[in-house]
Amino acid sequence: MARRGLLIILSSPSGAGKSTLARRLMQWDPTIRFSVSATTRAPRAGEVDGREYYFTSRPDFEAMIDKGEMLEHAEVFGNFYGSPKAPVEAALQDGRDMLFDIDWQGGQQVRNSTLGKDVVSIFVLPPSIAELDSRLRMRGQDSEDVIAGRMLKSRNEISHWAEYDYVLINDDLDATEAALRGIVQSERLRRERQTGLNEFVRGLNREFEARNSSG
Ligand SMILES: Nc1nc2c(ncn2[C@@H]2O[C@H](COP(=O)(O)OP(=O)(O)O)[C@@H](O)[C@H]2O)c(=O)[nH]1
Ligand SMILES: Nc1ncnc2c1ncn2[C@@H]1O[C@H](COP(=O)(O)OP(=O)(O)O)[C@@H](O)[C@H]1O
Repeated sequence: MARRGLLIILSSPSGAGKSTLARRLMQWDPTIRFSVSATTRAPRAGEVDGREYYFTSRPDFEAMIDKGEMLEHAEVFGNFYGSPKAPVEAALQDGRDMLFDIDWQGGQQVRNSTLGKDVVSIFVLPPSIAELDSRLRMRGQDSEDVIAGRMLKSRNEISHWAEYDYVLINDDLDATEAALRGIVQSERLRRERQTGLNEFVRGLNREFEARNSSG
């Protein structure tokens, strides 16, 4: 049924589990496209250019901003991150949903953009700060310095939770994933209700008329 695509924004302090949830959501529904951000940070082991991120130099990143190619961008942990605009516009036109793993600054910019009415935003909280710390360590991808920096920033990120449509406490991963799917399903139905049902109900009315004229 025809409907506009949704922009699904996931934010959380680093380590709360949003990349894991994003991956699971796209396994559940592979039609959801991931908004691959550009970043000036270095790739982690296992990250592939064009899959997790477009790894970009600072001058190239700045050139993209100057050309108006970014839907939003922000500096996080001393690096630039931004969401390229063109894939988002293409997805919306095709009626496809797009998933963003971006911070609160990006969330605010997308919500305040002309695409704001297409946004559903979800904030993921850790069950405790001790657990957040232990997940960052378990991931085993970052140095002690980087982990300490992320823990320091997490309080500020968390302070933006109330700006989001939904807030999930990611304690049990399966339960959080199920809640996330529920949000996406409900928001899709709401979208259909707004834009996709006129033609369907016209079809029902044509059926009524055909029955009346034959009866
Ligand atoms: N505003 C904005 N934030 C982004 C973008 N891409 C990633 N981020 C955020 O940048 C932060 C750091 O991401 P990353 O370096 O992958 O570390 P991780 O969150 O610990 O996996 C996270 O809060 C991401 O959500 C983007 O395109 N725009
Ligand atoms: N509900 C959960 N319970 C236990 N571990 C989790 C849970 N969610 C995520 N993790 C683990 O925590 C670490 C950080 O998760 P990740 O998705 O990389 O976080 P983020 O993208 O928010 O920085 C990963 O090792 C991941 O497997």
